[in-house]
Amino acid sequence: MSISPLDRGAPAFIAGHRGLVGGAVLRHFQDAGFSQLVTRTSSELDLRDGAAVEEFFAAERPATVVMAAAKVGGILANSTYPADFISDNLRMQVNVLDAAARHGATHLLFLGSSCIYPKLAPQPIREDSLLTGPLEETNDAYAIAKISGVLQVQALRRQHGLHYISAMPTNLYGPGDNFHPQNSHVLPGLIRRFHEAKLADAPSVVVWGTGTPLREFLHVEDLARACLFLLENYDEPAPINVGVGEDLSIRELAELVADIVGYQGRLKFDTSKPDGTPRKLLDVSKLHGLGWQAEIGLRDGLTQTYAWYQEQLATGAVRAA
Ligand SMILES: NC(=O)C1=CN([C@@H]2O[C@H](COP(=O)(O)OP(=O)(O)OC[C@H]3O[C@@H](n4cnc5c(N)ncnc54)[C@H](OP(=O)(O)O)[C@@H]3O)[C@@H](O)[C@H]2O)C=CC1
Ligand SMILES: C[C@H]1O[C@H](OP(=O)(O)OP(=O)(O)OC[C@H]2O[C@@H](n3cnc4c(=O)[nH]c(N)nc43)[C@H](O)[C@@H]2O)[C@@H](O)[C@@H](O)C1=O
Repeated sequence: MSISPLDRGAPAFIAGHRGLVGGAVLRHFQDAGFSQLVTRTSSELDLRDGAAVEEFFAAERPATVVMAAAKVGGILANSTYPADFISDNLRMQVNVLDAAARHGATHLLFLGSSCIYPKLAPQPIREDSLLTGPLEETNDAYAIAKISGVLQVQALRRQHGLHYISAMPTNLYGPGDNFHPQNSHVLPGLIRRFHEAKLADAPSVVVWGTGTPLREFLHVEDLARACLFLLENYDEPAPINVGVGEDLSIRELAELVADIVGYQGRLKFDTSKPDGTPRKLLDVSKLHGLGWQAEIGLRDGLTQTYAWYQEQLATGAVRAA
């Protein structure tokens, strides 16, 4: 299926453009020739504020919207602040999706996450596993907000005939990530910890959990390509998975990061920290069937991300929120 190409001369709103995903989407849309990209930081426009969002959409009238603004964090942030994760995300989504529909946005991409699927979904996880079983407890509040977003997209399509779609990326990494020691996802967390251990000549590095959970990782530049590809080639109510189709254990991941960083000490597993879901490998056959594949391998992507992290350290610009 191929829907019409987006109008690259019309306004396109990239919500969350300073984040990992939004930043990569913004760069990719710029490279793809979009001439009216609209952005706002959260301090310029708090997307939880319905009246402000309404006013913004009435004035800017974006034709295309990429919803990459969200309250996001790793396993510990999700389990420590569930009230913020459900409330902030529900409010941002409802405001943006409703205003987009009211003010004539013809295309919208809502970004969810692989954590919307049941904790023990059959692997690799197909899109039709949604709502077939209980969620992983460490991120159930966030997942419920994201599931609501998927349902809102479907409802807007059904009621108003809009070309709005939802994509479910696997775990992401790359330039622009959040390197907070507690709140980040595993990859920025480990890059930072191994780098600091190398500098300090520390004998061991702590890795959370047992090291046995399996995770899949997609470079954010691949995701940004997929976002534009899907807006132009996918027009169905069901969410579509975006991943690479292979995973590795957290122990293997930690060994890979240690190798790339050049750290030679031992790994120590802190089993007081949660493992989270045992495995969440996405079934990407639907996406591959449309003709899209990831291009950046994990070792290459991590080597590039580590180089970027060191550049950020040198300029004092590391993001750690
Ligand atoms: N990172 C990952 O591994 C994965 C991410 N995703 C999804 O991708 C999307 C983007 O995630 P990611 O880029 O990692 O997240 P980031 O935390 O890197 O970026 C999120 C962005 O959202 C903006 N934002 C947060 N709160 C508000 C608010 N109240 N009003 C306006 N803007 C706000 C922030 O803007 P500002 O900087 O201006 O404050 C920030 O730039 C999310 O929907 C997430 O679920 C899906 C799977 C995995
Ligand atoms: C993208 C996704 O991200 C989250 O789910 P998650 O996949 O569990 O993500 P995570 O990256 O935080 O952890 C992956 C695994 O890695 C282990 N781990 C080891 N050492 C560190 C470490 O230093 N930091 C972190 N964060 N994890 C570590 C950790 O114990 C776990 O077993 C949800 O927020 C969810 O909502 C979501 O959408």
